[in-house]
Amino acid sequence: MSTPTVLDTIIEGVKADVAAREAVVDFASMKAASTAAPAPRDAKAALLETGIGVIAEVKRASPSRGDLADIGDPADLARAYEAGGARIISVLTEERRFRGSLADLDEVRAAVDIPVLRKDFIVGPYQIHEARAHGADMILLIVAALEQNVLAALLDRTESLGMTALVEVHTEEEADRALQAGAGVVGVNARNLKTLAVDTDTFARIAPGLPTETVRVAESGVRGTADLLAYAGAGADAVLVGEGLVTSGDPRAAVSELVTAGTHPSCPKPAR
Ligand SMILES: O=P(O)(O)OC[C@@H](O)[C@@H](O)c1c[nH]c2ccccc12
Repeated sequence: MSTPTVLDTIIEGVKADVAAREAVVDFASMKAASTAAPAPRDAKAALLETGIGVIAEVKRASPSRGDLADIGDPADLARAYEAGGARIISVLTEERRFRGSLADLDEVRAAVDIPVLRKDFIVGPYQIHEARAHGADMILLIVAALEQNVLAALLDRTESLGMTALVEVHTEEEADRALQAGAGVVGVNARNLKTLAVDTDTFARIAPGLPTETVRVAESGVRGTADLLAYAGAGADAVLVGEGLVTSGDPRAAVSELVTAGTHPSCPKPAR
């Protein structure tokens, strides 16, 4: 067998963690909790509002960078992001490598009015019900981590619960798979999850091949307005930013600076 990639290792841990949680709250109970939760917000519509949307991420650590920020109060950070003009808040819930948790998701959900994205390595339906039960409006589905039939089934389940899936791709081939599965919102990650290498040209390579109606999110590598404008010029509807915000010292101002650039009349925006 070939050496496991970073993605393989993360997924192995996630599967063990999901099994442990499911032993406490079984599938049927989690499903019931997901349908009883307050109605989801429309994350896709939020991304299509004026200008380039900023998805601001609550991110403590990552496999590539280790510890990034001591986020004592995720609710405070989320409120700062919202006040700065973020369109959506992304909350990492993976525990082993990103030091996130479902408790972070709960705190953020309670603190803001805008849509919330549960950012994790989703491997099966349990986590989708769990995301909804914890108030998520959007979830991440990583094409590289899922067989095609599983991807399509998870996307359907997400939408049947009224949530939006951000379907993450890293290559043209994965983008085709995302579209085939029915993705309406595609995220192009500049970071390859198998090698952790960042290549910010990835978005410009893949985005032009997506249908006009597909909402395009550029993920990773945004450190300032120049990066946002470059992604906007390549056709992004929104950018997803983690490290650049959590390490900024003033997250509200950092988001606000990006939002100001992304909503300026001179900023390119896909026509549709
Ligand atoms: O911190 P950055 O470079 O701004 O990147 C944010 C986001 O794109 C990144 O956290 C991310 C994108 N896709 C993921 C999948 C899993 C975990 C994390 C991610």
